[in-house]
Amino acid sequence: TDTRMDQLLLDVNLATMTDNGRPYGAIEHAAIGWRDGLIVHVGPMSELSGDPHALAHRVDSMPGAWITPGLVDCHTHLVFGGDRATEFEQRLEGVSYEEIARKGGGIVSSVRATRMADEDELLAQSLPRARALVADGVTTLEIKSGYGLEPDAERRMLRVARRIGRELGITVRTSFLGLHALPPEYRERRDDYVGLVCETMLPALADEELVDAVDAFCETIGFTHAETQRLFERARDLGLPVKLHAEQLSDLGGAALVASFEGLSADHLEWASEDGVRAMAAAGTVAVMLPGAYYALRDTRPPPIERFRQHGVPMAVATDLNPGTSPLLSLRLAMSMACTLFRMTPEEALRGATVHAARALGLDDRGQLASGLRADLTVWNVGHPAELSYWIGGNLRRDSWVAGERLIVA
Ligand SMILES: O=C(O)CC[C@@H]1NC(=O)NC1=O
Ligand SMILES: [Fe+3]
Repeated sequence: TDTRMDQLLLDVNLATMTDNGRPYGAIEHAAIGWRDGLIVHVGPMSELSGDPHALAHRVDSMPGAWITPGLVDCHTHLVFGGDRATEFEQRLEGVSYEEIARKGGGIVSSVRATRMADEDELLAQSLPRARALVADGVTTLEIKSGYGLEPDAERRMLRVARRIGRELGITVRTSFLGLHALPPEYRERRDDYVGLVCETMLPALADEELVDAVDAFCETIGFTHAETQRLFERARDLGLPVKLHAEQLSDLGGAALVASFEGLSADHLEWASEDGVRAMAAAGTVAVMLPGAYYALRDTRPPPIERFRQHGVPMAVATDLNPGTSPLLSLRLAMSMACTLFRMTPEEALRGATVHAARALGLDDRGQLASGLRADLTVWNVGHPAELSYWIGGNLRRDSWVAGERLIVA
């Protein structure tokens, strides 16, 4: 039987992001090969035995290229109608984000634009945003609902998310975010809306296999601890994992709440308490850092990075790509902000956009370059992995592979 690899790359530098005792899990002057979409060989060139052409159908040498696991953007709201550029102007004229939300702007104005768009229009408006992330090294991304806020529009959003994955040949994981904002028609009936989300929308969309995880916006201008708990209990009944926008603007105990459900992640966390961090550590809940929102809101209170380190809470980094607080079209720019604004190290930022981001999506088959894992990898024109956080903007990506197939990035 033919046991040859499908592809072997020679003379490359690997940031494996495994714990091999070296920064970035680096192996320089290395070889990496895969078969049937899974990595089967990772190691120094010196360990390669025999003629490479006898080992693999296709052999390429890329002297000096650095290769990382394909980047994972574990928190985006990139499906939506319209945009909020005018609010950007208002905020620059001194109106606060919370004030805009209370005046029916913010998330709700994106809701109106999303409800008016049909599925093909939503796809056409959202694809360029997903392409921008892929052009900067992403091979797996998460997309939330939450701008429909009624059954058909939420369904349309999640169907568009699935279509983006198929259209671009990348992995898309969906999160149902029905508890993102109170829609105008339920302004006086919030309990009825929470009931609609928990008893009608979630079960129906889960039944249509459109939901990989359940999220909520637990915040003063979002939903309460009790409303979030009710949703999470429904998600648990349906066997769906949970994650949470927690402690972005205040401490409502969201981190401890999502940890109590062994949640995949707590996201934002600028106001996370030590108790919340301790609960996350005990539950293995990932802390997702979203510096794009912190930057766009001109926030001044960074998340407690040192506490996450002390308690061994894994930190991920994501774009939070959304039209209001983080219109950020590059995961590498989020990594740069995570270093410069939150003081994460470049290695922590890269780990946060690979293996820890994969864990925040409940995916353990990717995020590192190791035998048996998916052959999802990005090839970069850099001389050191720290450059991925160092350069502010720019086009550093040279090549992408998804499950062993070279990605054509339009
Ligand atoms: O303003 C928007 O459209 C989304 C804001 C975004 N959503 C959320 O739950 N937190 C945020 O910062
Ligand atoms: Fe978000």
